[in-house]
Amino acid sequence: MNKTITVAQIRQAAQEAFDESRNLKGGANADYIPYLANIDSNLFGLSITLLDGQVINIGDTDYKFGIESISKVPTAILAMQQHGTATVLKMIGADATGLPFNSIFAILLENDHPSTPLVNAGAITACSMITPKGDSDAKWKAIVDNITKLCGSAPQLIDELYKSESDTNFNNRAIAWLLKNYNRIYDDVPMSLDLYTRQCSLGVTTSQLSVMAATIANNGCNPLTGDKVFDPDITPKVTSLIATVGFYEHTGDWLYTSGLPAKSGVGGGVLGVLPGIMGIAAFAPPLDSAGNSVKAQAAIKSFANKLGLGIFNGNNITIQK
Ligand SMILES: NC(=O)CC[C@H](N)C(=O)O
Repeated sequence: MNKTITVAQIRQAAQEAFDESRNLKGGANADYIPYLANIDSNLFGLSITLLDGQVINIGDTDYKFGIESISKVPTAILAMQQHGTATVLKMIGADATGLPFNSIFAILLENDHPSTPLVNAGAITACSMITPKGDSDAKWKAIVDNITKLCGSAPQLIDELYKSESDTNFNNRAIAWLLKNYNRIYDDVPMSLDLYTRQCSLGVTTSQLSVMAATIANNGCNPLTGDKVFDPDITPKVTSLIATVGFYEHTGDWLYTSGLPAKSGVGGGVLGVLPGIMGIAAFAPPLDSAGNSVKAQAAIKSFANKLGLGIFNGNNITIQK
């Protein structure tokens, strides 16, 4: 069905979705990373970036929070850009695990396979694949430059978060060495894990993440800067990864109710992609049992449902200025 929506309708739906969700109770800040436990639980922001470069910001959209697992998306894109989408499928995989993001069991069940770049195991492998191999500083620069180009502005390392995660990431150390045992880490193990931990500790705003999402929705061309950040064939691949496993063991429920491919992080962020239409991001620290922000999910879902957005309904959306 052809459907035309106006920018005014988008603004109104976003404001209503934000207002409906702001007083939701439930969930709790992540506390297995001490820094995250102390973030103000009431922070809440919602941002939408349209493919003509318009950004709609509501609430705490300038607050820099830990990107956490949402960083898995840009680094998967970088690995695909550097090595090609077929190589990433071969060297990491694209399967949903149906298990928590940090599951060791998932690695064993997949029979030595890290499954997908969007769970911890696959993301550590993706960091190991980034070139130039063996050069931690140059790899880090490639990771940050890529995020900067996707967002149109730079993320900022939160030193305290990086230290907090590095001091407590025992489970991820086990994952990294288990993968090494299966020949699935393609560079130095502690270096690959450190790059993963550091990228999770980057601070970003919802406004920046919505631009990143819009760049993905726009086949790799940043709608704000006009920069061609990655090749167009990567958009359907990375969006399929996001749709398959973006909310871990709650991904099916999420996709069924929202219709929108989205990726969460335990910092409280969610990034959603509607290919050809828009990027969306929300942030609120309290998480559900799978580590997904309660309010960010509610706001994005409500926004999408109000406007009939979603990748499964057959709607052909045109946005009118
Ligand atoms: N789901 C997440 O956001 C997890 C990221 C976190 N850095 C971890 O490795 O546990």
